[in-house]
Amino acid sequence: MSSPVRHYVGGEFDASGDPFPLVDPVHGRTVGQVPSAPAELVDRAVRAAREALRGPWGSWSPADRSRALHRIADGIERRFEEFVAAECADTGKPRELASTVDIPRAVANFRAYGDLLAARSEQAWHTETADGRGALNYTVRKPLGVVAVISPWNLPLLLLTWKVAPALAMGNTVVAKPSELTPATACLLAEVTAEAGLPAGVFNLVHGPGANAAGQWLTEHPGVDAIAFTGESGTGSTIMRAAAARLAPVSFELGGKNAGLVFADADLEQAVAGTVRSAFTHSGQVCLCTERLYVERSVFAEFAARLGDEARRLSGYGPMISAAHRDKVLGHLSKAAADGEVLAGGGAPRFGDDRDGGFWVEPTVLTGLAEDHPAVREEIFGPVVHLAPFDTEEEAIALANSGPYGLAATVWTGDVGRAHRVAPALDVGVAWVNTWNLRDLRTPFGGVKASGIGREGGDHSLDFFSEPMNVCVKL
Ligand SMILES: NC(=O)c1ccc[n+]([C@@H]2O[C@H](COP(=O)([O-])OP(=O)(O)OC[C@H]3O[C@@H](n4cnc5c(N)ncnc54)[C@H](O)[C@@H]3O)[C@@H](O)[C@H]2O)c1
Ligand SMILES: O=C/C=C/C=C(\O)C(=O)O
Repeated sequence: MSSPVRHYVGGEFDASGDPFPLVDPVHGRTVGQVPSAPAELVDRAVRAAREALRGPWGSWSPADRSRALHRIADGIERRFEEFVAAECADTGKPRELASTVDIPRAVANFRAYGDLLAARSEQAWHTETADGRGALNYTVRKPLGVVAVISPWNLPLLLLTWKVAPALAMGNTVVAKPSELTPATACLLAEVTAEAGLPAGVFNLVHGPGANAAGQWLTEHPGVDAIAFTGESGTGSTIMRAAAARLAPVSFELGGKNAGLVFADADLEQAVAGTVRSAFTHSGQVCLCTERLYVERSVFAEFAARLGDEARRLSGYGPMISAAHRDKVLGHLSKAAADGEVLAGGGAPRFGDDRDGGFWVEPTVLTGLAEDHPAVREEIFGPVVHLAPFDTEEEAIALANSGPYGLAATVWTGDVGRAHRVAPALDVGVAWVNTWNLRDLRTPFGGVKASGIGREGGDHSLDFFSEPMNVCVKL
């Protein structure tokens, strides 16, 4: 990466802590070192955040904060190419993806919450009283305080800013810990928050792994008032135990095993193209990706053949984030190949160049596995989708709703009545009909079952990151 990875605590950059290697997923080479924040630095970050609440930041108006969020958005836009290069270097994702999704969405996250905050109103009621003079009840919203934000490696800046923006909007201070695998854009964000004039200690950044390191020490810190986390469901359980000790509120965006339904009345060309996006975007390393697709039997063979052709033709995709993740995905594929049928892909591509040292997996289409097979039940988080047929609408819904997760789903149908019957019947947080990952940032976003706790997006985030208080004045 271009500039060195540093923590940002109390307005100062700091590189203290034992270094660990930063690896380029495209070629599998160590390209830098990342300092792992010692417990003392995590403690210092939480204290700086607490101190900042008592400083000038604590008296900034919502309009002040709204303007600050827009200045941060301006700063990311000014350094757009730097952010794109850093995100691509850390994740290996194609530039086309980082420059049209990741970085623009980070800008949009700050602008959306800056605008929502400026337009937000609170509730008030005129209450009748026996003496006829009445009372006025109104809501006052206060920040939660010091918020820990812990984010994953797949959409590093998008998912970090999706929490930081609303947390700052509501007047909190933040200690952020990005994934140890993708620290670069978080460092640039720290620089931009300073350039935007955020007082020291309002935004703090510590690097390092999770367990027995910065992540764990942050979530267990008694000075942290709330935790916003995106990552694996198992990690969520661990963090929830830490929060339970303090009854700290949590907002969790967790794992998924997203289903798609293709009905015979769908526009098959649209459904195939849509599934190529929903299964293979960022090589399946997006929590919303489709990993299991159920296709009405009468069009199953045609759909499977066409999707397999598209998967074989795919190029310009990126690698898995790490050797360990690549091995996990390939492990699933080899077991699936032994137990079912591989229609496309199934292994690691050979490029015959220096990418062969990287962590690549072919876009893969599977079929023929039982519903309780690990490849159909467990989150793989790679470029893999399993196809199975169904006969009735009821069966399709039951198949989609099976399993421990409930994050997202896609429904491909040309029947408007079916669209409005089936989508709401799916036990997920978001269902897309004849599209995928079309996002309106005001809508509720999150998962049910093992896919999350709470919702992000629009007022859902602003409500999570604030405490409502009722004031009643006798007139
Ligand atoms: N629901 C969503 O919106 C969403 C979005 C993106 C990714 N995800 C999920 O995230 C996972 C992939 O990301 P990942 O591999 O980075 O997840 P992960 O849970 O391994 O790590 C996520 C973050 O948590 C930290 N962490 C790990 N153990 C911790 C602990 N014990 N205490 C505190 N922090 C800890 C990590 O350092 C990292 O910053 C997938 O399961 C994917 O589905 C969900
Ligand atoms: O990898 C998961 C993607 C999550 C996306 C969002 O949180 C979003 O689009 O707001």
